[in-house]
Amino acid sequence: MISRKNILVVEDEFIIADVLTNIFKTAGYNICGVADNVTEALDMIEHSRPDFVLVDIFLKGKTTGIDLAHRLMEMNIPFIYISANANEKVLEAAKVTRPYGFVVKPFREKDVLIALDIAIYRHENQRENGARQNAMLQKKASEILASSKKWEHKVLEVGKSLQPFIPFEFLSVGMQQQEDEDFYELSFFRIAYDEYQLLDAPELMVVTKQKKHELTRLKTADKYSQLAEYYNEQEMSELLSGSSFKKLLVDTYGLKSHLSVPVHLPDSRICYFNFYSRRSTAYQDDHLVLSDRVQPLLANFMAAMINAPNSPMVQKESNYAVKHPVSKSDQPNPFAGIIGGSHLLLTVFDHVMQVSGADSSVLILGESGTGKEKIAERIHALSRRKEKPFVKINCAALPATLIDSELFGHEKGAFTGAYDKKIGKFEQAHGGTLFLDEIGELPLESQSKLLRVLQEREIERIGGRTTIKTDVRIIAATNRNLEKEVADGRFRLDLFYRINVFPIVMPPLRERTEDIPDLAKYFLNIYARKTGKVVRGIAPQVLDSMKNYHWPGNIRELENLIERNVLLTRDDMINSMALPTQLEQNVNAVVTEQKIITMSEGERAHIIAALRKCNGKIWGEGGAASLLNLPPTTLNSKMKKLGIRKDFGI
Ligand SMILES: Nc1ncnc2c1ncn2[C@@H]1O[C@H](COP(=O)(O)OP(=O)(O)OP(=O)(O)O)[C@@H](O)[C@H]1O
Repeated sequence: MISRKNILVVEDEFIIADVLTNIFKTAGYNICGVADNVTEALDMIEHSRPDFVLVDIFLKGKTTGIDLAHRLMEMNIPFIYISANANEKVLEAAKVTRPYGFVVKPFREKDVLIALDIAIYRHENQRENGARQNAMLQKKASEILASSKKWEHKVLEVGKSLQPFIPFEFLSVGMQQQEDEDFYELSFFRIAYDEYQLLDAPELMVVTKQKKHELTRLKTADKYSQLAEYYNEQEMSELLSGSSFKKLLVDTYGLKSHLSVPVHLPDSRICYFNFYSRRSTAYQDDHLVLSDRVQPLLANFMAAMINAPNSPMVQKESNYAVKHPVSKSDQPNPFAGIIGGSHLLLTVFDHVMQVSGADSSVLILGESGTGKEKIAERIHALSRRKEKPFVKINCAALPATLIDSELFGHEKGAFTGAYDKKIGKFEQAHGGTLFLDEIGELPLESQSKLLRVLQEREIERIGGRTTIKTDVRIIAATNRNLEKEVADGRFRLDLFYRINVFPIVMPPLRERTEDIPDLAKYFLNIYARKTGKVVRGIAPQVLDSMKNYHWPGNIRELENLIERNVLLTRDDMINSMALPTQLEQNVNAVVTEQKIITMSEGERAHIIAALRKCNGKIWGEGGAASLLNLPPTTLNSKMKKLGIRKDFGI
């Protein structure tokens, strides 16, 4: 039920504030105040705590709606921005405040009401998700306690159940160290999606080349807090300024951020779950909220574990000397066929696990060939929609005139050439997932239509008179910087907010070179099998040169290169590999697909690349015509001939 929610409107343009107030009142909401500046808004919030705030970005006075949003975040009051198109800097600042939506002025009554409706749904859903998450973790913890797993594996299992919500590559669990106590700490180092190396005291001594008394001394030097805390970048170097056990771990394992979660046991002792990541900004305020929420659950779990008869934690002299170097799950790997164990890829897997069960839209960002489509397919395969269709549309591959009919379908005779009725991708994907690849290339007119369909969950075929209900989950992907596209007016801000519910960033291959040997071997086996050749491997020096290469075409380029070299090699090993030179790299950057394309396709790709580089400018200095060494009129007529619109190409 959406009515009777208290709404605060923060808007300095009197007429707009008045229009908004009327829209909400008519729709059954209660307006608890209208403020035209931040101070007044904060005053109103204190007196009549609103359920929701609509906030304009530029307001009267020095402080902006974004400043107010930061306060609203602290108070956990949901809000949406209502503003004219903002520039990139403003947008970036607005994004940090994680709004529940963004309405662009000028707006229709329907736009505002739907945005508010979605925002309320998302907020409530988030709360419900929190409760569901807790119930699920509680159930998991009880199952782990009741299982026959070894003591330290149980601790790992509980840590792993937190992984989708608190990312980590290294977890260490222990009590606050007293000087007279024997050193005890149990750590887990993640080495693959579901594989962890277990490190007990003796193993830590080997890895860190420290004696036990030295580890004890270092651990006593650690800073302990009563509340959960996180340390990213700057705070991290402050935390690690002296010598300590944490510093030793961070240096040994190349860790860059840290979340410390104290678990207050019923007997008033404190045990610590210390999470570490190799990303420098892995932890945020959300993780503190989550840590608080799971703290009672972890406390009960650890109390039971510490009191278990085989617990190594209660004994003065650790008898925990059995080697359990690797704990590998016996569950089928949900990411089989997606090769790589770099922490950047494992983070992607965690995000996929987190979002696949929900029905929210996902935006996959990343350069061409990084595996965006593969990840989209996996999200679908792991979702409750897996038995229903996964339908893909590449928004860049179709001329603007055909996109709408491709997406929404058309009736017979709807336009010249519509000889038959056509069912669009939305209808085809009913009940399943629609993958909108290269969404950044969608023309503005189609963006408005798409937004409406996403909001209203119904489509109208071109030339049709009836609306058709659709139940489709959207996964979109792009290799463009959508925020820049928004700031430059090429992508609708409201559509950006609608699809950017859960972004997943695919790392480029050059940032995860440790995955190259596994990927190379994987493709080598595939193509050796396909061609019937015996090729056993790739020489180490070739792998080294591959690690130093820039990979503009990412995994697709690597796959193509291995395929070619399997065909070319006369030995049973690949002993040399010609990697593209810088010049060839530039060409590959334009045409990343290594298939042979026609001359006009090549010309088209080249012109689009030039337009992108020049931000759509054709004439004059810094324009695409001068870059291509063509008279602007010639470029213009070529663009017309090849059907390239100025805004399509950039
Ligand atoms: N981790 C991986 N393991 C194995 N194969 C992979 C992996 N990632 C990508 N690939 C393969 O690389 C190729 C490119 O992947 P994909 O098409 O998913 O990339 P993309 O980012 O969607 O590219 P584009 O933006 O050009 O559409 C595909 O053949 C895919 O199967």
